[in-house]
Amino acid sequence: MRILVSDPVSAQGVELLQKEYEVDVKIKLPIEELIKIIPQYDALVVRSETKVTKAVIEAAANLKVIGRAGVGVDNIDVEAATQKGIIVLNAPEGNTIAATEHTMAMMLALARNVPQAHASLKNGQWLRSKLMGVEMRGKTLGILGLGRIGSGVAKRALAMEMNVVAYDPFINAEQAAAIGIQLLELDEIFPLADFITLHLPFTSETKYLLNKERFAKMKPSVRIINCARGGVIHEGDLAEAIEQGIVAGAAIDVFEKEPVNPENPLLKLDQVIVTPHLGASTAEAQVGVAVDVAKGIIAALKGEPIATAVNMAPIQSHVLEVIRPYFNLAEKMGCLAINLAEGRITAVDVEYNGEISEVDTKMLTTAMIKGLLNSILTEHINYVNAPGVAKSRGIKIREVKSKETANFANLITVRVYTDKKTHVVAGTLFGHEEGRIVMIDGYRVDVEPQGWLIVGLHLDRPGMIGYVGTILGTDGININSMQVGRTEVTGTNIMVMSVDSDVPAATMLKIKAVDGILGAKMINFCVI
Ligand SMILES: NC(=O)C1=CN([C@@H]2O[C@H](COP(=O)(O)OP(=O)(O)OC[C@H]3O[C@@H](n4cnc5c(N)ncnc54)[C@H](O)[C@@H]3O)[C@@H](O)[C@H]2O)C=CC1
Ligand SMILES: O=C(O)CCC(=O)C(=O)O
Repeated sequence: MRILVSDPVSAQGVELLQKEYEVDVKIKLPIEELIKIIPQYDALVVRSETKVTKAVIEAAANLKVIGRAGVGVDNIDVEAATQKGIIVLNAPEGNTIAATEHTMAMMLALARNVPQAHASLKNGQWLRSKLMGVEMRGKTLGILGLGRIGSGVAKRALAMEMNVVAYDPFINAEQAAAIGIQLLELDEIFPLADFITLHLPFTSETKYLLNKERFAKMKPSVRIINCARGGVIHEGDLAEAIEQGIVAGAAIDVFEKEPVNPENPLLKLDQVIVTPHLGASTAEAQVGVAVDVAKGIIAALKGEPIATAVNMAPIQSHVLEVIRPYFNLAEKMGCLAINLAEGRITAVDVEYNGEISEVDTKMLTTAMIKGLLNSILTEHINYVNAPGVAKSRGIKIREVKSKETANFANLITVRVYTDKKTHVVAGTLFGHEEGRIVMIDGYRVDVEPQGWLIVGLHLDRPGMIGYVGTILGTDGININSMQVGRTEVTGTNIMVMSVDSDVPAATMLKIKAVDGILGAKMINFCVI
């Protein structure tokens, strides 16, 4: 597999990727060049400079995952990626402290005119009275967006004895109270705040959230800090509000167009201090996001679950800890169940019994669907597109949960309903990691879901196992485990054999032709 890194990311992340895959680092690629070479790659790693547009995604014939070394994914067409089944993941935590501290640095620098003082003194001017500042203590800070960075800023502002209020429609009052601040409506913040800092994503909802109309509602002494995304503030309206004395000053790290146009009106105002999108630019943050994104890319390419995918249901870390050991098992159970099934599949039930039923198991169900569909479709099915593909094929997926369990601490049971029959496969973990299939169509087995498996139904009479064993032996296929038992149909037995290699179709035909064999299936667990 090949990975393209198209923005500067820390060497530690690149080295992690190089241990597993071939990696090309190509920075500042013109978009036409990116479109030309992207079909060669399975994964793409970016920061904010590379614009992963629809055209790039359409050209990306082999791309499976796009990793953003940072938080904001507004430079990636996530919708186009999702439609193509490409996982988009980010590294949301590695730069939180860096962006939080940069916000504090910008707020203090703005309050005390640090950049203006620095520049004038270096220019030979000693401007003490002109550069009078304001204190933070006792002032009201309005935080728009109380996520990772917003809440970090809140804690630091409280330590500086500021009054802190916040607007975030997706956070509840208890979460805000836990930090020690009050949630208000947006319009309630404007007349109160001496400082307003933005920490929300750029979306169609937040575009130009601060504009002419909103500046007019603010205290005339208000100072604004933006270390989130440029387009959240209307830059022209802000410049005008500052010129008119409606806003006292602003500290801006991010711009609607980056690199910023030197003609941007904000650059012409003394009351505006600026940095070139440096929020995440600390040595620690760059290592953090590069390592996190590399781990995410490796997991995605190996088909493992990813906690930081933005176009899949998010998994909380405590949930991931519980369900992680079951992913491989669930996927293999999907593969086995679909291979047993005959007829048109109408629905699939996944039942969780035991303690596992108490956590969110949606991603495990998705893993099962992924295993099921990858066994029958030529298109690549992953965690992003599996639920959509199942839906588009009219397969109804249902989760059933019960804390009750009979023989195992935790049990997953997959039922595949077809227009002919229902097939049931159950699995559990032995120890903490070892996935086992423990039931196939009502028959108790103990099968490691790996390699190749033959499942056959036969009449309950002497010699059947011998015939099959002889055919396999003659064709050079080694049996490494075998179980035989009665099914619920009187006179009918089931045999389950693990074999060391793929079984050619010709060998399977010979087995099926044996008098007394009622049916046989070969399951290749290696294909998923
Ligand atoms: N300047 C820089 O270098 C950096 C910038 N960022 C940017 O900072 C911003 C915040 O990042 P995090 O705190 O990590 O994200 P986060 O996802 O933890 O927090 C965002 C918060 O915004 C809230 N939100 C979403 N839509 C909203 C709306 N319409 N109105 C009000 N609140 C809304 C969410 O509920 C969430 O609590 C992002 O835009 C990110 O891209 C992040 C890191 C570095
Ligand atoms: O990659 C960077 O330097 C920018 C970080 C950023 O803006 C983000 O993580 O959202």
